[in-house]
Amino acid sequence: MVVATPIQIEKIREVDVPVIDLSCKQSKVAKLIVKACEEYGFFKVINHGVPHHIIKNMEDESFQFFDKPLPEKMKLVGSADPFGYGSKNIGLGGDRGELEYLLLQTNQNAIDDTSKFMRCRYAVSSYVDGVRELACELLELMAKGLGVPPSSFSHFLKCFNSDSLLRLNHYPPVTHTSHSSFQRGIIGFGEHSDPQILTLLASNFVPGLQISLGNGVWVPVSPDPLAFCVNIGDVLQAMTNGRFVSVRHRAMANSLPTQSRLSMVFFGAPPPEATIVCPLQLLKQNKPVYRAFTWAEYKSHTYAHRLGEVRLDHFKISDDEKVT
Ligand SMILES: C=C1C[C@]23C[C@@]1(O)CC[C@H]2[C@@]12CC[C@H](O)[C@@](C)(C(=O)O1)[C@H]2[C@@H]3C(=O)O
Ligand SMILES: O=C(O)CCC(=O)C(=O)O
Ligand SMILES: [Fe+2]
Repeated sequence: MVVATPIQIEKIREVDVPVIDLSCKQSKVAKLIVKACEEYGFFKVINHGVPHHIIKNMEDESFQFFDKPLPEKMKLVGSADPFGYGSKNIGLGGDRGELEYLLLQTNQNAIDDTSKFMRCRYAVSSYVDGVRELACELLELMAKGLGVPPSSFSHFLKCFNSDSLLRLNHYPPVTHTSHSSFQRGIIGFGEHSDPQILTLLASNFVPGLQISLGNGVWVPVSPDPLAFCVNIGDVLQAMTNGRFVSVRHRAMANSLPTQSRLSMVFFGAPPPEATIVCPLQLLKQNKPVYRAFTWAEYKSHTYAHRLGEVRLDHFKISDDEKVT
């Protein structure tokens, strides 16, 4: 018997995503962040303290890199495997997008090694230092709002061998001549959740990012070069026993005729050997939803699967396994 798969109708909904002002009182901010993480798994932060010149410098260096001829980019950083330069291929499993990118590891040795493409590697290391510090501050506010020890989540990012990444995505204009005409809503970077703990994304003024509310409803996120977009990754969903949601998101292709879109994305991750478990304070009467796993295990599962996979399902404890 052939079973027809239901066609999902997509809807775009204009929703005001939470914007959190970090200059407000800490206890109030912590509550607002927890609410945003539970409702959306996503929020924007303003007055975040990362100096504007550091963000601008990273943006300028990124554009200069992407402006280089292809052979030069390849010669400088090599082809993404997964680190390095990639164009249109995302990951190693056949996913495609309307972008080119540079994926970098962020530990100091890796920065020294792979940021040869930058006139000054100082741009990368000061950007990474700034966003890592902000990510730790946000994770500590989340811990405060949840009533767990302050460093429950942030300590992973502070380890010398934290597996955090920096991804620079460049979306050149995709015009109707370069794509079949009348095709609406060309995808630039397909629907997915981020596997790590926390993602901080800065972009220029060109729109593209959308977050999912489920059931085919997508919310466009207006670009704001003064803000960071923050989203919960799979590991933080697991560490909060499913209380925070690892939001599914995507980027639409850039439809502006003359301007390029740039996103600079920091993925805060644990070290490979770290074990991912939920702090006891969050379990109380609730049974654990996910089994304990290491980041290395989660990563190898991630890389063996396609972009749009719901990876955490594989780590769920089934009802018969749950201890009563
Ligand atoms: C298709 C893939 C690309 C990806 C690894 C994966 O197998 C599935 C997850 C993808 C993703 C999404 C978020 C980040 O951009 C990324 C670097 C990550 O950690 O997981 C990418 C991976 C990638 O492009 O290498
Ligand atoms: O470029 C964007 O807006 C989204 C990119 C993204 O989701 C990613 O790099 O994981
Ligand atoms: Fe993402």
